[in-house]
Amino acid sequence: MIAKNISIGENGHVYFAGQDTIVLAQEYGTPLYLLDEEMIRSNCRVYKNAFKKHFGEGSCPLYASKANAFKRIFEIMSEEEMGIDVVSSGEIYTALQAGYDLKKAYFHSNNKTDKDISYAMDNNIGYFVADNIEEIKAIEREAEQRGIKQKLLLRLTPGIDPHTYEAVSTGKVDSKFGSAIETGQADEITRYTLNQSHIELAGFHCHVGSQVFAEDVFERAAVIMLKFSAEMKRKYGYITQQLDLGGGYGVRYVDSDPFMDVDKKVSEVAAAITDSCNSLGIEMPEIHMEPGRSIVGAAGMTLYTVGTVKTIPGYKNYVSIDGGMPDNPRYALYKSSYTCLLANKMQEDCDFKCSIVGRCCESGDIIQENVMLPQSVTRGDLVAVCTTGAYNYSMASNYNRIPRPPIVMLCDGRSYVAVRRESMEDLCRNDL
Ligand SMILES: Cc1ncc(COP(=O)(O)O)c(C=O)c1O
Ligand SMILES: N[C@@H](CCCC[NH3+])C(=O)O
Repeated sequence: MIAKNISIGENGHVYFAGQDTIVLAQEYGTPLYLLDEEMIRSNCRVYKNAFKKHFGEGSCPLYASKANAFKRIFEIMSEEEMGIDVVSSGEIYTALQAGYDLKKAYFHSNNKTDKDISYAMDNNIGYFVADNIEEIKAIEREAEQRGIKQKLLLRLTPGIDPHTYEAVSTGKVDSKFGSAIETGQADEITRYTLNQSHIELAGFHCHVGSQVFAEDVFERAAVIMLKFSAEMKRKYGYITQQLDLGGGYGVRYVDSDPFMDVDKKVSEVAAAITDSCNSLGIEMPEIHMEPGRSIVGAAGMTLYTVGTVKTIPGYKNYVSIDGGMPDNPRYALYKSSYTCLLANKMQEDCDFKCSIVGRCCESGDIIQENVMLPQSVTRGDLVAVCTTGAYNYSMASNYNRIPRPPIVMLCDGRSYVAVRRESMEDLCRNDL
């Protein structure tokens, strides 16, 4: 199976996190997001232990909330003592609702509004990650008014191609994110920041992309960032305290995707960092990374009920489900691959090639094409889409006025609702 928390029972049903998906679908209805809490916690621990072992005390992983943000997940991150990366006042608000202490929160975004900046400071955010000079000026202004010194990292683009899909490739010079080392703008904003009285420059950040498997991408990014740090030490006497290498490690959506060994990857990055610091003659800063997908991706599965099954002779077969692009827009946006299973008929051969499509008024409302399901697929069957823990719920919409599914957490053989299913009333709650 694609992930270790998926198995097939003797009854021919898909089991997720040890629980029968047919029973879960009956209990909670479909569409349904499932999240394996134990896997989320265990992924956090793998990162935490690897950071401690390879980077030393002080260095820590920050969960990239954008991958999946709701109250319960921030409680889990708090319990697991993870830092977090947030990108909006909404994510900050949700973290606060969960009682998350924002000291270990890093506030990203390439365009923080004055309101965002003030809201984050009202709530004592630990760090801003400033994208550009305008933002630094806005943060300085707000910090001066409050008479505080705000800790901040600068987001730089190291000019690296991470060999992933274009939409999530963010570390190149031509990017809406960050300030480029190559153009001299990174140097310029560092000098500028060091001259501000209400900002403490804590270090530098970069993020090269997402769903990254390519060898040595993080090592190359780290070396470029450390060379830049050494240059800033030489020019301005500035000693980098923190280096944040962003998120991006990939997960397995299909059998052809490789397995990731996080401990091994982190140890390789640590070795490159140690070598580079030694040859540059600088101290190793605290190292942070911001994993999102690799914490929650494989911990998720979405269940749907099959509706119409349509065969167009000489063309294609379509299997329509009761969800679609509103709960998972990733195929529509990026042509993302997924493993789809007919969860109640796993003992049957899969010889029916079809497209699994949603119920929106939109041809592009597709979950996956060229899927092989059993020939007997029919109304009422259950489709399980694997590896939906990241960038599904967090990217969901109400397109066509379709309510969002609930999130049900699976833990120790029991299940509980963490986010309830949206109701029809919810759909109109802001309508006057
Ligand atoms: C700045 C930043 N940090 C972290 C992440 C999380 O990335 P991933 O979910 O691929 O680990 C992203 C998204 O790509 C990002 O833009
Ligand atoms: N939304 C993207 C990932 C974005 C990463 C954030 N920079 C995806 O679903 O793959």
